[in-house]
Amino acid sequence: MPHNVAHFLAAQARRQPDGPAVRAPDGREAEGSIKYISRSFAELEADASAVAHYLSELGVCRGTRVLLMVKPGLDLIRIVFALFKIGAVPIVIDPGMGLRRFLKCVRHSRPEAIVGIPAAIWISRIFRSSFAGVRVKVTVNRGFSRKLLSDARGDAYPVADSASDELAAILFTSGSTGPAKGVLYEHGMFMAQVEAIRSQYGIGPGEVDLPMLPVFALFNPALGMCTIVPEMNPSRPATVDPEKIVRAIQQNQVSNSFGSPALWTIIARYCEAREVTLPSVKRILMAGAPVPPALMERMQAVIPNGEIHTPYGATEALPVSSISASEVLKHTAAQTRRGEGTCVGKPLPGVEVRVIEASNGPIESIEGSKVLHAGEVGELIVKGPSVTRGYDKLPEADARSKIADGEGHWHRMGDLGKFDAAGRIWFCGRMVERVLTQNGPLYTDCCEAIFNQHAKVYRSALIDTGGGHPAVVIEPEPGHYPSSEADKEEFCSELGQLARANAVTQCIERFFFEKSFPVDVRHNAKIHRLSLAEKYSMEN
Ligand SMILES: Nc1ncnc2c1ncn2[C@@H]1O[C@H](COP(=O)(O)OP(=O)(O)OP(=O)(O)O)[C@@H](O)[C@H]1O
Repeated sequence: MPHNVAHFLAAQARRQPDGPAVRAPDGREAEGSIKYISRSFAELEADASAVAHYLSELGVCRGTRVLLMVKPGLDLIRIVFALFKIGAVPIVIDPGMGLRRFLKCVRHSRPEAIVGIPAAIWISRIFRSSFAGVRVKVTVNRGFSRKLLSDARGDAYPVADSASDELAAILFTSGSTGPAKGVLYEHGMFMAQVEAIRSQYGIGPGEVDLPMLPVFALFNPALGMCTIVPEMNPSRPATVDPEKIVRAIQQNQVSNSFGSPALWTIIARYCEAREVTLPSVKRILMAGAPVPPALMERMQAVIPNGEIHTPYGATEALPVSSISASEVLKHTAAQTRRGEGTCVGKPLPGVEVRVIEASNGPIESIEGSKVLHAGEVGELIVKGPSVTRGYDKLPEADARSKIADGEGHWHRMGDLGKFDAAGRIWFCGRMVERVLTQNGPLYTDCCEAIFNQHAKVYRSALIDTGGGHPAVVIEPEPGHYPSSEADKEEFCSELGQLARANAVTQCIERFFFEKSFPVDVRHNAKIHRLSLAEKYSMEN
């Protein structure tokens, strides 16, 4: 099969033409259930062809850079597959990052076309200079699909015979530890990704997925899974209404769902309070930030017939490894609670992972790195068929994050971690967020796990308040923010006891409280520790 994931959709349309491919919410039925617009695989394939004909007539062709500013849903899926069929290059940027940062990404990636909702087209008119070079603008509104479907001539649009190393898409990172960067995806990398996900999780036709990270869902049609579009704001996932998600899961007999630990915490709280279980769910994927074992335990009780998995990876390399909740709770959770980091499982087949001595500067070739032994904490680097080769026009970032190895290359994850004797990877925190104290480095994920065990702590953040002096900021569970100085003192003294009782946190003596942490725009789960550090370094 040629290297283009659009072929998978065509194959599913032949295999299960009438099987449901997408269900997108469209208001409510009189009795309160969610009303859906549905498309079968054959219809979706026909839609993708119709969109491809339309876009190519407007001048979008193989290699055209197309900025996508469309909300998750039926239109987005149709358009993405149409672009893949053509061999055009979709550019995807998180909408939640704020206009200024968004426009910077647009200027840098120089799209030649925009396909967007009316507000997006409007932005492109007002901020014209950021969109210089755009020669095709397509407004995606209600009329878009109506027009398309009435004009559809019914002939299939042939899928481009893309080469494995041909540019397929530019996906921006969420920019948690610096400016967001456009990651160059080649067709062969997407093919490898789809195959890795299919074989790792045994995903097959007939499954029903509710994806709470839109980009993750784009390949569902390729996997033969039906996509239920969730009712949530993609630029602020953590504002999700759990009632709507639970209702969608129950109504559609959802079998698979992906979301960040922050989202699953909201859903776990809701289900526990109402004693709701979700028996249709076979598999939950949680990623984007470390998953605390306690959350796995809580969610396991909610899905009596399912298993939870934590894939580990990044925009630049996905998936790297994976572990199930059963394995975590049986074999690794106790060590996590002792401050040894979060286990993210063994590398997936075909993915190589090494732990090397951490260094801040570029590493030109693999011979210049020192491989560490099991148990030693260092930088995690990865190599494999879905590991991207570079960023879009950012040679310095390429030099900082890639290591040449003969014909191939390694990607530096920017994360610290170690291997255990069984060959499992342990995540210890992000490299730029570690705190270099007089007595050695402190790792965020290792230290925070100690404080997260306090019943009133939702999450915590290890920060450097200046000169390697550590402190921990606490986001209390809802309703437990200390309301008086006395409360604060008592809370601090309990935290101090926890710190002293554990070797890894003994030197931590200062604590601060925040009602809600600054977090990343994509998952609302990665804590922005550097901005917390900036805030509290003033108070030194
Ligand atoms: N299962 C997991 N457990 C722990 N951490 C995870 C897991 N999955 C992802 N992560 C974290 O998310 C990171 C990848 O995030 P992403 O690709 O969204 O880019 P980013 O880090 O937000 O962007 P930037 O590199 O600009 O800071 C990983 O390097 C890791 O730190």
